[in-house]
Amino acid sequence: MSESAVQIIARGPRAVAESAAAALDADPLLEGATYSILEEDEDRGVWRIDAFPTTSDEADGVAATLRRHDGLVVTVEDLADADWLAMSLSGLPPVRAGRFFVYGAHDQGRVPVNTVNLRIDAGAAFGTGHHGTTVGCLAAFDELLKRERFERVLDVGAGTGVLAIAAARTGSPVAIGTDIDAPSVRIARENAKLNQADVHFVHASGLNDRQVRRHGPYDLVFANILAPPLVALSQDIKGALRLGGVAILSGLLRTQERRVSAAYLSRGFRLERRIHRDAWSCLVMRRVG
Ligand SMILES: C[S@@+](CC[C@H](N)C(=O)[O-])C[C@H]1O[C@@H](n2cnc3c(N)ncnc32)[C@H](O)[C@@H]1O
Repeated sequence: MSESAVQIIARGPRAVAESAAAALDADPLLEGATYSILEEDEDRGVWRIDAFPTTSDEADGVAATLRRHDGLVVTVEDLADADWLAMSLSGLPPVRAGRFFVYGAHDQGRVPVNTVNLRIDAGAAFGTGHHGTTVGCLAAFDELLKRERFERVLDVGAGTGVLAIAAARTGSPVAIGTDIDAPSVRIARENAKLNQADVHFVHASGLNDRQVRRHGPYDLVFANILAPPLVALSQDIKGALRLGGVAILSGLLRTQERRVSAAYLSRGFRLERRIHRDAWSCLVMRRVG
């Protein structure tokens, strides 16, 4: 199986793009294939799938699946750069989630004027804004901001720092982020500087840090970190939130929704909203007890 350095792009109406994405999900041979699906042009109703196959077999399988969907225009482009991750991600379009517009260096100078623009470049940390889990968090946050203000925000598993930076840029005077991965913390700090956001990032596992405790209780906690740690951290997240505070939980698959929500419901949270993006689910839970 040879390595692949191509990006496959498919454009078409929403229903066709979603059905093609479902077909990619359903094919066991394409289990490991990475792709994103997003609305590229709201006015014209154009949706776009970007796939980044890692082998030529995977590339053939993805292209064939997409081409089986009438109404999608499929193109395959060569990626020539050695830094495949940065190169492929740099080809991604900017992401719009509510008021937030997440873009890379290549789109500098082409940002809208009426959005909160967050510059996040592709790199070694997770969270360029393209993943369904991140988009879900930003969309949920945007909705909440229409009715509430969040003075103190904690982002557990900050990655690039995009969520904590979004909080600081929308008026949260205290924004703290943690990550278990030291390089991610370094990248998140650089991103905060780049976005002129006053965020404090610490290298920590979960919420286990003196500075995290000192800045609480929080009005909002983001945690985009997969289902098992979300369940394991449910008591700590409750302890960090004030009564009435909100947890935006992401990183769980739709199939894991019940397990994660049950852990929080049993600890005195109420489920306020669910956002589904691709196979992912984002839960908005409020601490009421
Ligand atoms: C899915 S990424 C989310 C990144 C970013 N918050 C976003 O929404 O795009 C998860 C991040 O959580 C970090 N992580 C995983 N388990 C963690 C834990 N127990 N404590 C702190 N960070 C953790 C990973 O290193 C990774 O950077």
